[in-house]
Amino acid sequence: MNAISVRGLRKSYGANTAVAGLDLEVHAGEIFALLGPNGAGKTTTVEILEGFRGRDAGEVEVLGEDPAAPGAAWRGRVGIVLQGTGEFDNLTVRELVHHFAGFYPAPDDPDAVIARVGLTEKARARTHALSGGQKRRLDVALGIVGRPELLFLDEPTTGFDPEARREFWELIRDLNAGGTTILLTTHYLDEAEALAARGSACSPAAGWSRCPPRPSWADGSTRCPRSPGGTRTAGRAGRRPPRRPRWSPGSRPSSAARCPGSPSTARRWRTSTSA
Ligand SMILES: Nc1ncnc2c1ncn2[C@@H]1O[C@H](COP(=O)(O)OP(=O)(O)OP(=O)(O)O)[C@@H](O)[C@H]1O
Repeated sequence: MNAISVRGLRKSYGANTAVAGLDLEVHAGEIFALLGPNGAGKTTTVEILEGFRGRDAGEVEVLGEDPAAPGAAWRGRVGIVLQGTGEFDNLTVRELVHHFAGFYPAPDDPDAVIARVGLTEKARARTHALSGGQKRRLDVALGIVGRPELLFLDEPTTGFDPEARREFWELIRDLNAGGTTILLTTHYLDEAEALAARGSACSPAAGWSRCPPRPSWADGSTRCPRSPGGTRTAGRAGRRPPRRPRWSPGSRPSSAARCPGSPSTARRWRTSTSA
């Protein structure tokens, strides 16, 4: 059974094609990685799947519904890990997680969630006083407190030191072992390999489409020969887009913003092994 099915997804910002005909299937219960350099179209794709961004063409199903027009219960089944808690900075970790739990019909125990992400010792700390890695853990706590079936993680470990990354990976594996389907985007090939059984790579600049297909992340041959360094292959093609709006269950997708950009993206590099 698929948690996500995408056929022929296309999205442009003016003359800039950000996603050009992406096909994607994410099986229920797996961790799936969308890998690509800056500007490859990962965030655009994820925001379309989350229902935050409109699409130009293509068929998209997330948990059996079109995220552009989901039913009332759909948002409570999807977890989204945002970057930062904005105006909630003066609340404590515990207050904030309890507050978010109130958005959902059947939330997890907020204190158990705080423990799960390793923030029990910081439960009474104001969120502005957390370190970068602790803030990211809090972001995850807010994303999972509603007990989502499907969790989106957009570049979850960017800026982490190596130890924080490994700890974060453990958290993701633990969530997945508990039954949560996870789609993550990343710049890092090692992160995709460490976490995901399957994935797709997108790159407008490195010519991923010319890379030979790979049977799995784990076969030791996943590096694109045309991609120096394997992971960071291109600079961002345009300006950093504005941060997406804060989400809460029941909120509506934002309209698409403008962008400069990259040519065709989201070349599919499907691996076949399944967890
Ligand atoms: N809101 C926006 N307004 C204008 N251009 C945008 C917007 N969002 C994305 N773009 C452009 O679309 C292309 C794909 O961007 P996107 O953010 O989806 O890529 P990405 O793979 O997530 O990149 P990164 O790894 O840097 O986050 C880029 O050329 C970018 O400049």
